[in-house]
Amino acid sequence: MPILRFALTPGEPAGIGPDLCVMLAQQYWPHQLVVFADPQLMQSRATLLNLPLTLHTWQGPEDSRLCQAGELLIHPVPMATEAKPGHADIRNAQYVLDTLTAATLACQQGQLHALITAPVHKGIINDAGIPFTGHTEFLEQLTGVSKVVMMLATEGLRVALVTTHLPLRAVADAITAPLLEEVIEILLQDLRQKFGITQPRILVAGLNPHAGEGGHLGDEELTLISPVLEGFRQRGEQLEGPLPADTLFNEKYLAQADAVLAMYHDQGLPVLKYKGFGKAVNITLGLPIIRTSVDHGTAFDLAGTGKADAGSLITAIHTAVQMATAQHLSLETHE
Ligand SMILES: NC(=O)C1=CN([C@@H]2O[C@H](COP(=O)(O)OP(=O)(O)OC[C@H]3O[C@@H](n4cnc5c(N)ncnc54)[C@H](O)[C@@H]3O)[C@@H](O)[C@H]2O)C=CC1
Ligand SMILES: NCC(=O)COP(=O)(O)O
Repeated sequence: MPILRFALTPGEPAGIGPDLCVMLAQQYWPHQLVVFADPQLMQSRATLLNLPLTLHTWQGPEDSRLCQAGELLIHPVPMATEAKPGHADIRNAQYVLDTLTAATLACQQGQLHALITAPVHKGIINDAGIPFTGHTEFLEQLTGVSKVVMMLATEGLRVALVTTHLPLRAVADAITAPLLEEVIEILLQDLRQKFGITQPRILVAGLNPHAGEGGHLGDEELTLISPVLEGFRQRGEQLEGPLPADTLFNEKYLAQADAVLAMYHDQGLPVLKYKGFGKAVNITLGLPIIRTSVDHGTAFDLAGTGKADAGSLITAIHTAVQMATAQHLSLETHE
């Protein structure tokens, strides 16, 4: 197994992402972590947190150095203006996207094995005049794939989403049979290929309260979701649903399942975060690269204080290690 190399993006420079990267660097990692960021930002955040940090410029794929505790490899990306913890500046919005673009490109070119992202602030990027709904959608566009799927995971629970960052008013119209079919195909494929689950069992939530109550509280379950699920079942896939979302998150059902498919962001993620906040990972399925991320946002209230918890970023790294190792082993067996 070669040394694993990861691209790490600290996200919004006024948030806790840079703090978490400095904290990570305080321990020895048997992998390369290459942070795509402004060196001055990393250095000034380390000073603020009173933590040692020596940066080494990453020399590209030929560079096989591993860092000691207190060191980080860096691919320098310049910020437009100094970042003040807790106070995002629209002038740095393009910088955030530049770090993501450079890190993704390095992964696509095979220079690094996975992309690990710290949180961005979606609002400030939009305030800068750049339409942006999230890493997930940005990476879908950047890598040119037709569809990706957001899945968050913590011990004992995986939750994937049919729709991601949409106003609630737009959700019902966005859920169509072709979209649902595409999302389920990606979920099944990645559970098999990236997680080694040969026969995935998926619980699918309904859209409406009580999964529509037999058509009396909305008919999407009858007209759209059930026929799509039936099509997959006829192919031998194990999909259960549409189930009422308020009762499916129950050990009786979850013990029999590998993942839950929720129809929208706030149907599935509050449960996942209640169960595992700080120990959960966000994984983008359907991408041509491995991408993992944290379960939390920019936490402006904690930036620069040293109080942010690095648990989710560490989980994101461990998950990237597992996924990259599985990918390497699967490539080896197919050679
Ligand atoms: N992967 C990403 O890029 C994500 C970005 N966001 C973005 O973050 C911004 C702020 O979102 P909020 O809803 O305020 O959520 P948030 O996660 O930033 O903060 C919610 C609460 O959790 C606390 N918290 C968050 N991370 C923590 C950590 N590592 N350690 C200790 N406490 C922590 C915060 O202090 C706050 O009290 C939004 O723009 C949102 O879009 C949100 C989720 C994921
Ligand atoms: N709630 C999850 C989230 O907002 C993460 O989004 P993304 O930036 O990873 O697409």
